[in-house]
Amino acid sequence: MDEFRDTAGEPVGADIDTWVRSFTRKESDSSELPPHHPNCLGCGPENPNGHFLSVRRDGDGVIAHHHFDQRHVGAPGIAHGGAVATVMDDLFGFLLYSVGELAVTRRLELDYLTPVLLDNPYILRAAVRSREGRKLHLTSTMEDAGGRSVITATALFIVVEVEHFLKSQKNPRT
Ligand SMILES: CCCCCCCCCCCCCCCC(=O)SCCNC(=O)CCNC(=O)[C@H](O)C(C)(C)COP(=O)(O)OP(=O)(O)OC[C@H]1O[C@@H](n2cnc3c(N)ncnc32)[C@H](O)[C@@H]1OP(=O)(O)O
Repeated sequence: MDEFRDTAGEPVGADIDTWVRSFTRKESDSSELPPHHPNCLGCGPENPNGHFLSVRRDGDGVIAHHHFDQRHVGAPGIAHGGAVATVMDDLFGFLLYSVGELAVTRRLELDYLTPVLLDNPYILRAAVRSREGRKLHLTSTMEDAGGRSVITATALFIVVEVEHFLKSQKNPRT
């Protein structure tokens, strides 16, 4: 079995099959959902450059409490828009535990309603709006502690087979 490799071609400790199987673990409704990968930029606990996003189920959707720090600065005191997009994209990825299928981002759209401040607590929520075949239409919000909406986002995720990830390896198994 091929090992899952990062973009530098280095093995990251698990093969694709093991990685995919890890998603089938049943989690209780209130439990924290597992990261997509130990080194995931959004939620991986072993990525020192990542966001360490921690996400739970919330009804049919997901919820996260999050803050950005100095590693994510754009303008002074304000989170970089790309860092915010990373987190929203990753949040959407947690909906897949409920969908129960693998999928990847095809389109991601954000409205930056007000600046996202560093070291400020935010509440992020995401849900599946609708599904048409392989197309998952997803929606999310980020609110500040006062309940003011600072970000709204939508995404189109496309359901894929495990082969999508195998083909993307440096040394694909075909
Ligand atoms: C088991 C439980 C798992 C749980 C947990 C799993 C975790 C699993 C990893 C998660 C990780 C998360 C982390 C964050 C999420 C990333 O970061 S994902 C990484 C970033 N995304 C990518 O790398 C994707 C790159 N893109 C691709 O590989 C390919 O474009 C795709 C997305 C696979 C789609 O390719 P394709 O299969 O050839 O699809 P295509 O026929 O072009 O389009 C499909 C449909 O969408 C439509 N469409 C395409 N673009 C658009 C558009 N912009 N607007 C409207 N419709 C569109 C097409 O018209 C078509 O419609 P139908 O004809 O089916 O009606």
